[in-house]
Amino acid sequence: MKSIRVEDAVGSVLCHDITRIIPGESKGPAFKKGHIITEEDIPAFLDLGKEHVFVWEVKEGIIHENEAAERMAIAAAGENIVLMEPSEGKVTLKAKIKGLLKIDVATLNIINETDELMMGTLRNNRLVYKDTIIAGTKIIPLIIDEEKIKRVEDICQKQGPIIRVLPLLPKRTAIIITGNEVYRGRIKDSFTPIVAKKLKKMGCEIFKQTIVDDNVDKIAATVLENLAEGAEMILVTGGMSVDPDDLTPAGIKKAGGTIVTYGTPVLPGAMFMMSYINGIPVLGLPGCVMYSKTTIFDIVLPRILSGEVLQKSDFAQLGHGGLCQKCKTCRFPDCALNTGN
Ligand SMILES: Nc1nc2c(c(=O)[nH]1)N[C@H]1C(S)=C(S)[C@@H](COP(=O)(O)OP(=O)(O)OC[C@H]3O[C@@H](n4cnc5c(N)ncnc54)[C@H](O)[C@@H]3O)O[C@H]1N2
Ligand code: MOO
Repeated sequence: MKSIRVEDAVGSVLCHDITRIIPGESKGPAFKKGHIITEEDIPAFLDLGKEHVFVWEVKEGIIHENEAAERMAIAAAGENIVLMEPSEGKVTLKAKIKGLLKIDVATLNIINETDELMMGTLRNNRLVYKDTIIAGTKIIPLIIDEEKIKRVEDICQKQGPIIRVLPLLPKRTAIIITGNEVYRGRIKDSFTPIVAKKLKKMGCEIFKQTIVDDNVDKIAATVLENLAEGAEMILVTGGMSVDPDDLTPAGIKKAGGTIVTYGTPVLPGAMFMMSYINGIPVLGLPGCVMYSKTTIFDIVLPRILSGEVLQKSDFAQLGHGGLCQKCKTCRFPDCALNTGN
């Protein structure tokens, strides 16, 4: 940083705000820190009584904060992302569509080990909407060594884009309601409307609903029937726990389900089952999905609809932060409930 005459400062980066005060009217920055001084600015500086200013000289190998932040954002952004104009060394990234936010967290961590720059994002694997602000890149000083930005660009080039929004692809969904009490008409089914509402929010519809009693063979036969009818996702509700009439996991297994997990480190949702039959997701939804506002189902549904095939390790990563705080007004996914790493 050095002090120079304003006439000699064209092309340099202003290191401090310059305030304009119009008595009785206004007070505010006429020029902001980080401004690149132009020929036309000179009379305005002189009118403000500034004959000298503190500047950084832009020279080979050193770049301005705005350019640096923009280059980082361009390097990191993949599909369905829009970049805002750089300002004060920061670039904001927004979602172009409603979809699943994917962050390459390991690569993000490596980038953030570089001094003098930062990249911050929302949590991985969460649902975002068109125009949701999903990330920001920023430079800490006013100017930065270009090598640091090149390093970020090289990492992103090698690893692929590290911030993406994947579209949700609606699935033709069948729901199988289990439970003798519902089957025999002792109580009314409350699961279907709740699940249907959650599916609708994601652009999915239930094409078939079947109510079956607690019978392994019937559950298995209905799953197979739904598959034959072209189901692209099957949800089997209730009967997921430990009493003698809880037969849903056995029914899904009998239908040929390859079990990814029975049990997840998420509350509510501990008794959830994830399985696939010939690539079609078959989910066992425990009772909590019906009575709790947010559960494991809300965490996994957007991931499934993005086309992701979930593994046991995806579920294992949900444990840290896997405890819903049951806030009076649910703000999920704008809360600490984990959506996966
Ligand atoms: N001793 C234990 N008890 C419970 C455990 C456990 O591990 N040990 N787990 C708890 C957890 S966690 C959950 S979640 C619940 C529910 O598990 P299920 O999926 O087996 O639910 P059900 O027993 O079938 O039903 C519970 C409750 O909800 C009513 N229900 C079920 N389906 C419908 C429907 N479609 N419409 C209306 N109501 C429905 C059902 O009648 C029961 O009252 O288990 C905990 N207990
Ligand atoms: O599957 Mo149960 O929440 O843990 O409610």
